[in-house]
Amino acid sequence: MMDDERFMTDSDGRIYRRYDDIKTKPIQRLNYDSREINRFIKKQEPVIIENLGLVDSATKWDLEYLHENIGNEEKSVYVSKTHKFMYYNASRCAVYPDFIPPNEQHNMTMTEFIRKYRTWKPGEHRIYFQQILTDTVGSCIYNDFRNFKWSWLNSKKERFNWGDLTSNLLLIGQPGNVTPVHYDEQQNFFAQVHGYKRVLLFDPKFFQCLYPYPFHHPCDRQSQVDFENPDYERFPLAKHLAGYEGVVGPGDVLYIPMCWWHYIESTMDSQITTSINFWYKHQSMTLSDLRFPLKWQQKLTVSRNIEKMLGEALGDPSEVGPFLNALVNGRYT
Ligand SMILES: CC1(C)c2ccccc2-c2ccc(C[C@@H](CC(=O)O)C(=O)C(=O)O)cc21
Ligand SMILES: [Zn+2]
Repeated sequence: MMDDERFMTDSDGRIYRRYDDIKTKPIQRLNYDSREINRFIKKQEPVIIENLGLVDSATKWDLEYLHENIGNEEKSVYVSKTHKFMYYNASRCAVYPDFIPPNEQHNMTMTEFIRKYRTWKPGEHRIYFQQILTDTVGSCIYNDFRNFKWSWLNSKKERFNWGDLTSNLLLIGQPGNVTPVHYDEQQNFFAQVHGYKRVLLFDPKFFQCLYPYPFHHPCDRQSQVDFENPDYERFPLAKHLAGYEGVVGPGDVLYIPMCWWHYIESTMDSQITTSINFWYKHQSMTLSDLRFPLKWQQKLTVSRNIEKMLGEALGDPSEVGPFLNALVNGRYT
């Protein structure tokens, strides 16, 4: 690993992929009792909250405990031929017939996942367990879930007028797994339980530098820019990317503001990585709340509504691109 120049080792011994041409500043780290935390959440800026103990009751969720208690219904595990696990919406493949799914979703029992995890050899398909926690988990797990610090979460939801908690994902990954840069339209408290994850975050204003796939593409909300091999011919503005970076470890909670781009990698020095996220709908925005100029999160929502509406108005999503080009080329460019 050390002599492989694609990777770097930081001062804490964490090993992750090196992206020299992406300028980053450290994500602010604050102790859970700092009054500054609310300022970051109010401004919708990322912050790593330390020693909060949000999901301490999940510290015992090692593979043995989960095997005993999570129930042997089939769980969803993503399988990838590479180290990248890119979300894609399979129902949109019809619009892009030559789209090749970057990974597959398999259903397997915890027993099967653990066997695959334990017998995995480099070069084999990688696996990433992803299970919505509100599903039918065993009673011990549900009890641990109830012992999360819901009072802290609810106080933030109320204070910042967020919508409902939509879901918690339990994520169990292998060292080296990468979730390429994408955005979600929800507020996210991302709790790290076991192992370390390197995170890169970018403000929504970098929309033009990250070239998201079209709205109707299966990889909607994902960037087309491959950080490991950026194609500056196709994506010249990617050179101007500037963001935040950090490593989250056991007990850390990262606040990923709604619509912020994020790249998440399980460090190579980790054993297994376990994370639990808390996705909240954003606050209901009434017209009277609107302030101009719009924030980039709002412009993003406008852009998505335009692409969606055009797909419907033109009756065929594949006409959206040509139509927009006709509208803009030579007139706004
Ligand atoms: C990559 C994977 C397993 C996946 C495959 C197919 C569909 C959805 C997803 C999905 C959704 C969320 C995460 C957690 C996290 C990234 C990370 O921790 O790796 C993240 O992005 C967030 O919390 O917002 C990970 C995944
Ligand atoms: Zn995400």
